[in-house]
Amino acid sequence: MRLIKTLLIDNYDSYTYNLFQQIAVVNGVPPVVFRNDEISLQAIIALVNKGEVDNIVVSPGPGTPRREQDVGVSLDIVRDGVGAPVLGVCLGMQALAHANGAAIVCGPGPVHGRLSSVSHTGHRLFAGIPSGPGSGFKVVRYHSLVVNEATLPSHLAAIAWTCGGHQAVRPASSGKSSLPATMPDSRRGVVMALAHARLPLYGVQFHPESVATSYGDALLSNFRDMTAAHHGLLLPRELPVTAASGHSHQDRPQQNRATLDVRWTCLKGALGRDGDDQRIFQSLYGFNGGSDAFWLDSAATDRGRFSYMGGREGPLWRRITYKLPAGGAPSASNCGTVCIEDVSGRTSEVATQWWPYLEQLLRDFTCSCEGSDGRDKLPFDFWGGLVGYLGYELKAECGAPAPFRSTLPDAAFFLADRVIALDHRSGDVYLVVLLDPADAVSTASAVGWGRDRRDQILQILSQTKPLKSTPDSAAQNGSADHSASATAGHSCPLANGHTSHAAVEAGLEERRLSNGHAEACGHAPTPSKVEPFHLHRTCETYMADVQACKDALYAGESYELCLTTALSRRGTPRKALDLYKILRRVSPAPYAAFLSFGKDGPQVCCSSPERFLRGSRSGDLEARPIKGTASRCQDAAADTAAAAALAASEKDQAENLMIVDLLRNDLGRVCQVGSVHVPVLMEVESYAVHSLVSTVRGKRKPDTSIVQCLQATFPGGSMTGAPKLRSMEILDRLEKEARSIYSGSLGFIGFNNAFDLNIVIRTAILHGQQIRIGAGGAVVVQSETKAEYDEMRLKAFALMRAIGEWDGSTGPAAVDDRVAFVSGA
Ligand SMILES: C=C(O[C@@H]1C=C(C(=O)O)C=C[C@H]1O)C(=O)O
Ligand SMILES: NC(=O)CC[C@H](N)C(=O)O
Repeated sequence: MRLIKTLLIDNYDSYTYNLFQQIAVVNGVPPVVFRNDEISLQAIIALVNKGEVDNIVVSPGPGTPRREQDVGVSLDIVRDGVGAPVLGVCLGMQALAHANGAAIVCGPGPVHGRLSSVSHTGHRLFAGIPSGPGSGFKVVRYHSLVVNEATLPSHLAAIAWTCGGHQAVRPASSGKSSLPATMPDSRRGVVMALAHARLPLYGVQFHPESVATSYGDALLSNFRDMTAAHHGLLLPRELPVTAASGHSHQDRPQQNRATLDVRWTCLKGALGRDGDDQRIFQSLYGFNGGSDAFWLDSAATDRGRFSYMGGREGPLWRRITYKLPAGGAPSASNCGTVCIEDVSGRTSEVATQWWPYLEQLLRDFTCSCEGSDGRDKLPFDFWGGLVGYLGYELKAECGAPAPFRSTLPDAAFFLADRVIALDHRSGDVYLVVLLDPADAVSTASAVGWGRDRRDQILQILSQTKPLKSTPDSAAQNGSADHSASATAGHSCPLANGHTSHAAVEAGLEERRLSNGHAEACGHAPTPSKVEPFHLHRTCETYMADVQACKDALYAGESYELCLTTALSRRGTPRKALDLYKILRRVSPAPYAAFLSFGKDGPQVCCSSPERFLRGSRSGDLEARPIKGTASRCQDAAADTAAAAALAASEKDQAENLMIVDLLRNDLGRVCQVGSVHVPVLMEVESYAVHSLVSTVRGKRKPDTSIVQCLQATFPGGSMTGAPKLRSMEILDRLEKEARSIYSGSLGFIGFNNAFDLNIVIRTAILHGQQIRIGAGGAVVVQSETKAEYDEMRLKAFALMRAIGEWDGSTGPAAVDDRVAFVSGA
């Protein structure tokens, strides 16, 4: 008795690792994966003959089986068989048909991320699976091409077909759908499965591995049992649980690491008034407009409980920036450059690639706050470590081509050994330091920092009146006096002693200066001095690009494409931090942030609603992809109706489902078998716009590092489309420039194994005299070109409004007319 072992051929798809996970669960042992150009037919036959592989699954993928490079060895496998059962999925089934002489043609229309009912002949592949409309057998499809049934050779039989029309993934519970829930299918039915008459070769056109397909596990179990019967094998009655169990990440032995101590003090209930967080940041880190400072700001605090801020302080502090090599694919012989500046201003450079550098850094530093009385767990995840961004072009080091280069660093992080964490629920303020316990100087400096910061914060918060001159003073209402008391962290009291007023004074000085500025030159430069934004691709070009995306979808090259463009102009009349303060007021978002890197920048004002990936200390991963966007309405009833319409829209559901399956795939590459799940599918969240949000979770494999997780999942699939690789290539051809920080991720990567990174959207990047924002949206076959252009504008709008207020344009209408979308191609 033994388990069935599967060879999984990957046709460069973004759903292959969903099949991987499903097969691993069904077989009780994970499959072996090779890409279609990584293994020869001879090698596969040898594996089968040696009994190392019992069956083969050929994955879906972009393109067509008519093009050799799209399918590689897949076509050889299904031509005459390899002595083992083969199941082709989607492109895999099309390859089976094509290799046997059938015609692969364009279907009645692409069907991406949509549900169909299926009727089947009762073939063994469908044993125990009901058939026909209303039977409960519903499958997700991602394809444009179909097998022409009339051209099937006599030895290849169709054994399943679609029946009825497409259905919404989540039927509408209320509100009006923008599309009918069922679209009539004019055809008799598209071939959904094939079986060879003599050889054990099968194919399914739908995706058994999608989160919304029913009976997918049953189908793969049938394939497993048919394989056992083919080889005359007996399967054990109970399958082992494949999910790796045992030790968690924290328990892993850490070798050759400097373990830093985490120490903190807590100012209980210190936050009382709206705007206290901003007062603290402004006063402590806002001088020079916040140079070398970070603020991971849960500006929409209903979603994020904790915010983190810090500046250039602490003996371990450093600023780390990375530039990809100027041209060509990065490799060991074509390295990029890491530049490091330490707290005293000393700089150094290392020729390296990014991920190995980051891996080493995270190996060199680790931190712990254990060893005390057990009550010492901090309630939040970031205890110090790296804060910064990963730019989109780092995809060059994630196995994707990256033909364009950003003028900005491709990654930039602070090593932060001093962090102020704010708990918006309790009002507690934590002052956290990382220190080397063996180093007395480091301990003394930590104690001094904690003492000073505590005194400064207490003083900042005791100011009863908000200062009028701050640009956002309108937002700072309430002047109730309140007091806060400092309680020492359980691990180690950081401070007690006298007050240093330096930073408080610096903060006041800043306000005096901006006051003077306001008096001397008015609130901001006059609108006439502000250059209009230049839309990098005109409205016409953008709409043509949407059409080009749709053409690619019709051709079977992609299932969904997230097309974007940029707006930029010269002219940054005021400090970036002032813009950020307006942005967090007009467009508060749960993954908002302000980052400012040195005197040369860049400065990042971010109001992102989207989490890319979070990892807990114990290795739980969570992605929260957004797909589906609708504008807010002034009128409450209309706003609720707009949200309900979004939730019921079949187009938006299809967009969202495709990305959910993509994220499941990406997590499936680094997560324990059976652990990837979708606790929330398509819920509306409403910030500057209404968004359809899903949650995908999984448990990181114990032998997989944070860096390996990021390399497997970056850039976030919601900014690329699916399948990721082919989609990014198509987008590069249309967009013709680097996306830079936009479309990347920012957040923290802690030395305690926890990390949390957003998707950089709804973000203004300031650099030199330049200000730039990116915007875009997912294109699917149902997309209308003008509607996509409008969606892109909608996403840029909240930012434009903030920029208008910042640089002196007045109301939103004025911003829209005069500043935004003046294309100057
Ligand atoms: C491309 C953007 O947003 C992305 C596209 C979305 C969509 O198509 O609905 C939603 C969120 C993001 O993943 C953007 O904001 O610029
Ligand atoms: N998901 C797939 O395998 C798609 C196959 C093919 N590219 C099509 O669109 O029809």
